[in-house]
Amino acid sequence: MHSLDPAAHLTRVRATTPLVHNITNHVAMNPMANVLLALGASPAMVHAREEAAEFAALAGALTLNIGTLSPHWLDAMDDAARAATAAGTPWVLDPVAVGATRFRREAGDRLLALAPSVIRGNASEILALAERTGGGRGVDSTAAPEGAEAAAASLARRSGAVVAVTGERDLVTDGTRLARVAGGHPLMPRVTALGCSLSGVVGAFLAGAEDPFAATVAALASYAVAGEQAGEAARGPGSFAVAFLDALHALDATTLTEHARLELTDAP
Ligand SMILES: Nc1ncnc2c1ncn2[C@@H]1O[C@H](COP(=O)(O)OP(=O)(O)O)[C@@H](O)[C@H]1O
Ligand SMILES: Cc1ncsc1CCOP(=O)(O)O
Ligand SMILES: [Mg+2]
Repeated sequence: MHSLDPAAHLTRVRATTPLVHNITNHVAMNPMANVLLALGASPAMVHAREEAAEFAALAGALTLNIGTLSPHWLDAMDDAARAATAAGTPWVLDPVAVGATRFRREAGDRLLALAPSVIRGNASEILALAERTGGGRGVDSTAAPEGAEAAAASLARRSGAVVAVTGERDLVTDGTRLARVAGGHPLMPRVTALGCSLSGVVGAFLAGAEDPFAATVAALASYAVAGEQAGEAARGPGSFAVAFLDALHALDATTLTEHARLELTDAP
């Protein structure tokens, strides 16, 4: 068993079926809900400002995603984040394409100031949020997680959040510890919203977790193992998307322990 024990986190998710409240983008709405259901969580996509705060306080975790943002949604996200924090509900920020436009940069800064528990993005997004470099190509990354280690660690220290940077090999840091998570499959960035869906999965693992760093590593490790297994069955992005849901659904604690490829070290 690994010292981070991702299997214990997966077992908790399965035993508790956490309610995950998501204010996500139009593209991710359906795939993200299906990924959360396949995992064994209970997703709810609730956006209206009139109810976002009330709902966030009921949920086991909240996730905020700026992929297809509008001013009204941003206000709802602000309300939801404040309500989550007040209720002790952990929340995840997914800063989709945060470097692309001024609206996204300002939204990223505004949500960052509300103290997310975890920030999960690709390397270009984390570089843009942390230090205004690495604009990416729209929602896609043009950088690798290896090049964002120092930026992620300093963002984690500055914000108090756990920062997860995904790509071919993911990294997770709380500013003190740094974990690398290998696995996944090259078809994953060829299926839209799999990163957004992963942010939802991080939310599911945060619900009821004592250590958000270990919970985030467990979420990414579960995704990596399911991705690897789906890749063995897939013939291209279409069959991968289906195989991935099946693999996540079938993933059990023993398989996760056997196949998770994790490294734990000190943050830079
Ligand atoms: N080349 C790759 N090989 C294996 N896994 C990958 C690769 N690129 C991305 N992934 C995986 O895809 C998932 C989504 O990550 P990513 O593509 O970085 O997010 P986003 O869609 O937000 O840009 C993560 O689990 C990540 O590990
Ligand atoms: C294509 C697209 N456009 C705006 S949001 C979005 C989905 C991005 O999903 P992911 O970050 O998981 O690739
Ligand atoms: Mg993304």
